[in-house]
Amino acid sequence: MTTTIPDLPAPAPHPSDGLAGLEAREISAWFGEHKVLDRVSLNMRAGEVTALIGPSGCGKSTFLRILNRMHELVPGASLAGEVLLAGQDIYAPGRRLTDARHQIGMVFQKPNPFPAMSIYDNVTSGLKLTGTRMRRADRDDLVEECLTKAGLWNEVNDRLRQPGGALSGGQQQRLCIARSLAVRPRVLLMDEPCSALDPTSTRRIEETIAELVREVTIVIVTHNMQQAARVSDRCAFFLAAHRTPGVIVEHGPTKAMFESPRDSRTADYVHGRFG
Ligand SMILES: Nc1ncnc2c1ncn2[C@@H]1O[C@H](COP(=O)(O)OP(=O)(O)OP(=O)(O)O)[C@@H](O)[C@H]1O
Repeated sequence: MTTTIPDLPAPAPHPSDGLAGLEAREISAWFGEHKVLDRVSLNMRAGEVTALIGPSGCGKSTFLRILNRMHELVPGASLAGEVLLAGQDIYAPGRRLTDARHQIGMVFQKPNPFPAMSIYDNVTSGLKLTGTRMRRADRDDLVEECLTKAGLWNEVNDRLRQPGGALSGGQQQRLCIARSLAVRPRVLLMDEPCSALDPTSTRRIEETIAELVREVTIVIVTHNMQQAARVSDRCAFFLAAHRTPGVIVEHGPTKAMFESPRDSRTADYVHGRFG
């Protein structure tokens, strides 16, 4: 018997087709002889916000920098383990550091736009580094798209030629987000992106994160537990006991981490009893 299969229309592209998750496997890290992370594994799911929380010095920023190969630039620093982006190890032999950087962007604690460069040129500055050539009209579209996604377009569209350094701190941070987005990363790492900002600017960044995560996987380090609760889908709680390297004590859905943590140290930390 023959079965006739009707011609079906091609499936519409799924909005999350471009999303990629990050998986850290058994990451250990050292600064010289000083071991600061011990076999840390964490799955940061595609299309979610993962928050890294924990007291100062437990290795959150080091872990974040390992996720886009910034740690290896520190003299004397070393690491072991794997970081898989969409299943491919960014540290595999032959993988270029610049590939990881293009696909995994970073926003830092202190907004760091090029202060004398125009808002427009700040956004497109990453394109030169990636060797991307674009027609003027396409570049204009990209600038508008990235500033819109970063929640800044309405505030700056009449002054794109003014210097990035003339913006407020919160606007500068959103400009940095727009600059990261211009090279179309699949993951955006954020290292305490709001710690230098006032509450209103912080809210704007949090709204931006909620919008962006539909198309970019986000990993954020934050000391602000309310912020972790507001913005993240999942949390990982890092801890370094006295003179020992940092480990992940517990990770899971944010709601569970805050409302019913399994480990008493997580409960104490998220409820502000230490750290
Ligand atoms: N460049 C460096 N050289 C030497 N040691 C470093 C360096 N950067 C960090 N460390 C050490 O590594 C450990 C982890 O630091 P890291 O900044 O990753 O922690 P953290 O959890 O992000 O802290 P914080 O919340 O204060 O930013 C600390 O003991 C720190 O002193």
